[in-house]
Amino acid sequence: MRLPVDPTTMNSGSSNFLLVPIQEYPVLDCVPNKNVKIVVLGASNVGKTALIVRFLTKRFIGDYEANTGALYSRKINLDGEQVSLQVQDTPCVSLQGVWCHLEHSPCISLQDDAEGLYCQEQINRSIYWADGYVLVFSITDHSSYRTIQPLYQHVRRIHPAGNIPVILVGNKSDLLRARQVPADEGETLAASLGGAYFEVSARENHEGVHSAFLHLCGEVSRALGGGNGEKRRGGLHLARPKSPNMQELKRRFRQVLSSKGKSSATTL
Ligand SMILES: Nc1nc2c(ncn2[C@@H]2O[C@H](COP(=O)(O)OP(=O)(O)OP(=O)(O)O)[C@@H](O)[C@H]2O)c(=O)[nH]1
Repeated sequence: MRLPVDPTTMNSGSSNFLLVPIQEYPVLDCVPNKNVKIVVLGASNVGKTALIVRFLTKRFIGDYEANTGALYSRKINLDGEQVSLQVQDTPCVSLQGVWCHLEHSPCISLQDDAEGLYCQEQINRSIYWADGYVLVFSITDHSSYRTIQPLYQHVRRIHPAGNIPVILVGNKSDLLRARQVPADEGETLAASLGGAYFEVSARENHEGVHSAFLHLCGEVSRALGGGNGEKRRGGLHLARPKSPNMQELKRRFRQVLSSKGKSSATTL
């Protein structure tokens, strides 16, 4: 959930950031009825942004500035056909989020302050909007693996009917010595979600990342049966998720803090 930064806007203390231009094309230039929308979800620091950047630019830059949950648009060739692809990075799912009642009643519960609620809303909107889901964990972080099942259940609650095109990605496969999640656990979980498992390294390998995303695009395209997402959902129309307005987010955050301050002052 972080983005590469334009170095021309950086001060000298941040020179480790590189510019990775990800070309967009005008929304009106979409291929009619061939619009694939996917969202990348997962815990903090698992490499969601790195995977998207790797897929779209073939590059790994290693460091990303704090992000906004950007939406990337591209045209891709899928089985010989031009398809408009939109990839949504998700903001904030990694906050000091609590994944409540993991085994018994899976649900996502982020912080209940303004920032947490705002992020949860962003994530829910992205899940509604998308046709396909990339669920990412890091093979070096078992807790990120444990977030996948409740995350999937959350997607299921939002889309209770029908087949959900999904892939499970175990990232950071270059860090074998730090592995905490065996490959067969990934395979088993993916099978239980009804999707394919890809173990990849955004850092070391473009091909693995590329095949994972393309596989999902193919699944989405088949699930949509040549039409677009609105058809699958029987006309449900949801607006494209907006990137968080950071000014508004900060304003709401300050508001919550100041109201907390006031209430504790009055109880003294
Ligand atoms: N070794 C290794 N490091 C990776 C890989 N992918 C990402 N990273 C590193 O992991 C860190 C997190 O990557 P991000 O892409 O920012 O992860 P994210 O899931 O978007 O993170 P949040 O913004 O915290 O949600 C960065 O330091 C990346 O350089 C990988 O395949 N291998």
